[in-house]
Amino acid sequence: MKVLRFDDAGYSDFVSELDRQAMPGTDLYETVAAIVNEVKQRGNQAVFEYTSKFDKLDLTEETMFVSEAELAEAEAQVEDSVKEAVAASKRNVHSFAKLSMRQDWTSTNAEGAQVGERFVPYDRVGVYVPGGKAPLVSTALMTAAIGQAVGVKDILAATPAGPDGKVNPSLLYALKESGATQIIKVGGAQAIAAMALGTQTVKPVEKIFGPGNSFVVEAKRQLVGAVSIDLLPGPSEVLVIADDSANPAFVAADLLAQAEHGGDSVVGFATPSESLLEKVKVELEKQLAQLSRADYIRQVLDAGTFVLITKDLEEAVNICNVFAPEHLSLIVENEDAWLDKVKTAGAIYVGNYAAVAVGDFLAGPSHTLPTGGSGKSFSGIRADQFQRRTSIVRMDKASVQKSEKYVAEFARVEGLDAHGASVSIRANS
Ligand SMILES: NC(=O)c1ccc[n+]([C@@H]2O[C@H](COP(=O)([O-])OP(=O)(O)OC[C@H]3O[C@@H](n4cnc5c(N)ncnc54)[C@H](O)[C@@H]3O)[C@@H](O)[C@H]2O)c1
Ligand SMILES: [Zn+2]
Repeated sequence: MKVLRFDDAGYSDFVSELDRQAMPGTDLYETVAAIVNEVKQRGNQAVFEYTSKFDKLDLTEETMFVSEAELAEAEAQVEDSVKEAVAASKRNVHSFAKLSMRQDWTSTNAEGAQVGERFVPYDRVGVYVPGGKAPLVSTALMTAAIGQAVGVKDILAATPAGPDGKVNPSLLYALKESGATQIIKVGGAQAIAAMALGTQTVKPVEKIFGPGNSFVVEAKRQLVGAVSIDLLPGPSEVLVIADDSANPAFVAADLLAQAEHGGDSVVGFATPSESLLEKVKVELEKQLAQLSRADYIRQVLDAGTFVLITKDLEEAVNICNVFAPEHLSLIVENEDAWLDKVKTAGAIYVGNYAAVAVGDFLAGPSHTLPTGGSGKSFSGIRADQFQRRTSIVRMDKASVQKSEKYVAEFARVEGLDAHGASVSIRANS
């Protein structure tokens, strides 16, 4: 664990490097561009070759789709307790999504024209559910179920299968419950390209949602234009900001939970309290000894974890605003005042009892959140991203007459006579 105090040499350099930009390195860019291009040129053939190379699975035009029989088998296998957990999560995700959907509105502008916005669900979207390291059952809910709540009819899900051609049954069950209408056993950049561009058997989608590893995220970035995307949700991150009001055992538990996401995830802890840090360290060792993936977690704690002893809380919050962590856990006295100062974090968990893991699985907001610094310009998945938006203008003769003189000015300075004429012909009719 890298620990730096505000007056250490190297502290300010380290802090300035936390100001990240979510842009790919050249190698990643080129690897993904080649995959996208191959899928564009050769469709399924390329998809199958990459699946064979990266996932050690040979697919055909038939077996690339999860069949009804496989879905039924999954449903039979999944324990009732898992089904109850999926239902509980779906209930919260749906009610959060309904509250956050955009509503149609109309108003009148200064010249008396009726103006408004209209929102309708997309017809066909794609969701990516990562499957490389862990079967992210909850990610089905945190992507597809939001589209389902909004009323998207066609939801194509992509997730990599194992070399035996099987997808985790709980994940299949959750995808079906979350409104997925078709599931392909394809992962990585090739899955994103297939959904965006279409293949001989995959009908293209209008928009792509969901997290993934660096190949998946970069493919989404490159395919903007063919489709729109939700955001750039890559390897998971947490920043904990805490003072002496924090329970050290809870802080340690959240740091360990985050480290469990694996080698590419980021774990950060910023506190002005050295005594809290000492207590958290003791707790980390104590709790780590109890965990099944202790070796794996220790690697992340050693290599991917940083601790900053800041001058004060103000500085910790400023660091958060520059770093834009995917998750912020804010455990401080006077929490509302500090909360007001946080501008950039994908999701904020306030207080000792707000465990990040409840947000991962159950709370209601999507756990699909911006990472790698992209939180400075993107938000997490929201219901309104599943809504296509358009504007409406309706006018009568009186409003066109009132608009005419201003339109004439714009038409004159832009040199667009026909524009001016199309309004005056109506105003003077
Ligand atoms: N930000 C969020 O909201 C959020 C939510 C859930 C998960 N995640 C992140 O998603 C990620 C999931 O990653 P994962 O790897 O487990 O699963 P994944 O499904 O994203 O990636 C697996 C795929 O990557 C491709 N791949 C593997 N090696 C490759 C290579 N060398 N070249 C090209 N393609 C290759 C393979 O086709 C494979 O199917 C994790 O980093 C996790 O933290 C983020
Ligand atoms: Zn997590």
